Amino acid sequence: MSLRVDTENLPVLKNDLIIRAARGEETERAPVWVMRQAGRYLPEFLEVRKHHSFFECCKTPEIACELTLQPIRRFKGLLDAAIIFCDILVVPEAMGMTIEMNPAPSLPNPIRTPEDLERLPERIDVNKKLGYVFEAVNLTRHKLNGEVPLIGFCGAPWTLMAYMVEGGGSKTYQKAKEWLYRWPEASRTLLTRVADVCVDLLVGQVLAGAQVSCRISFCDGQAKLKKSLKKQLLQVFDSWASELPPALYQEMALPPCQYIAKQVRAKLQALGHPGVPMTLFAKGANASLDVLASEAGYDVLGLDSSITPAQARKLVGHKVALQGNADPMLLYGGQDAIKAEVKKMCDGFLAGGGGWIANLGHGVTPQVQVDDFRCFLESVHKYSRRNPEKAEVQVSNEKL
Ligand SMILES: Cc1c2[nH]c(c1CCC(=O)O)Cc1[nH]c(c(CCC(=O)O)c1C)Cc1[nH]c(c(CCC(=O)O)c1C)Cc1[nH]c(c(C)c1CCC(=O)O)C2
Repeated sequence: MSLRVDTENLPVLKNDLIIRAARGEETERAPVWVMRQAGRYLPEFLEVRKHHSFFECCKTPEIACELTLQPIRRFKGLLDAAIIFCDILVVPEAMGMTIEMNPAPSLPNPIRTPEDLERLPERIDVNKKLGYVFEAVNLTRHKLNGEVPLIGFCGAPWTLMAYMVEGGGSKTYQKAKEWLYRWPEASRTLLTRVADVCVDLLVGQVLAGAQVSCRISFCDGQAKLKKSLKKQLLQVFDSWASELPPALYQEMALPPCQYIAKQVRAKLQALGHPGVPMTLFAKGANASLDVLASEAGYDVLGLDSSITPAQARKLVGHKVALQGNADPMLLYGGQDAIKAEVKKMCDGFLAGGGGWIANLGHGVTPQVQVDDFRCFLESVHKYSRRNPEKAEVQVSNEKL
């Protein structure tokens, strides 16, 4: 099967701030993007959603591309990365599960017992099942015109397993945790099966956005890459990491994330690709941050708002870059509070040194006002300069 993917003549990247920060560089200003930046707080997103179902948006490359570009267009010059419009639940869907969005995700036929694992395929043809993601990534790379890098993503196996077993979101994660305690081996089987799809999904996204003179054949899975530049990032979302006690998180949820990082790097290397920076957002897994920094195999660790920049940097040292971590609810606090809190966040991360990517501690929520979101981005631009004296001189010169 051939995909609509054109990796020739991709535009040259004009803003590599986030790639440099992800590699641990102390950048002149913090790069900024926001989790769920393409979403329901944007009137133009809601307009598109009036006419198309959620999965129709994900599965139609032209629509997914348009939704990815909406925040980049509206906040021109303020966002330093785009994230491809998709959802973490496309993986269980590709594995044959039914997902309904009404409006929260619901899986009417959850995996209830280890016997149900038989319903899940051991392997899937990722080009066939998830080729629409690769087409959307490729189209978006062309349409972005090199303005900012594109982030590809997937959900982490534990978070996906929780949805697959619970049949949706949950307050207690009783069923998913029951699996981990009662059926650890079957849980590992499920986690690994999900992780294998995640690996192929991430690799496919990188290849679909690969640089100019790359020659990729999606038909036979063979890729001959002559040359490639590092222009993309990948993020693994483990939104429910904090639901597990640290020892259980490290025993069950972390290994599949390590496996994903290792496999993605190995597969890209085997194809002659130089690799891309990878971020692990293990939300709230603060008690494991030191372990994540030394053992997870990611370049960047995402933080939620339950830890200070200083505490996080102390735990991870300079082994990784950090991403985060303003409280998403700050965006409801008015612009004076937004400016003051962003300044504190910037001061905290800059004092700790190392690479830092500004973000919220979790996704932006639907009722946020667009102007308040803009204020958040502008405040990061203003307060995250490494050389404020110089910036002030420049401003005063401009005034003269
Ligand atoms: C847990 C999770 C999901 N999806 C995702 C996560 C991990 C991040 C997190 O914890 O927030 C990840 C996600 N979902 C979506 C993106 C797109 C890119 C982006 O802008 O970040 C990304 C990166 C679009 C979406 N995914 C969804 C929407 C809204 C659907 C709609 O338009 O009705 C969007 C824009 C639906 C979705 N999908 C999911 C939920 C819980 C919901 C419903 C509630 C909500 O919006 O948060 C599962």
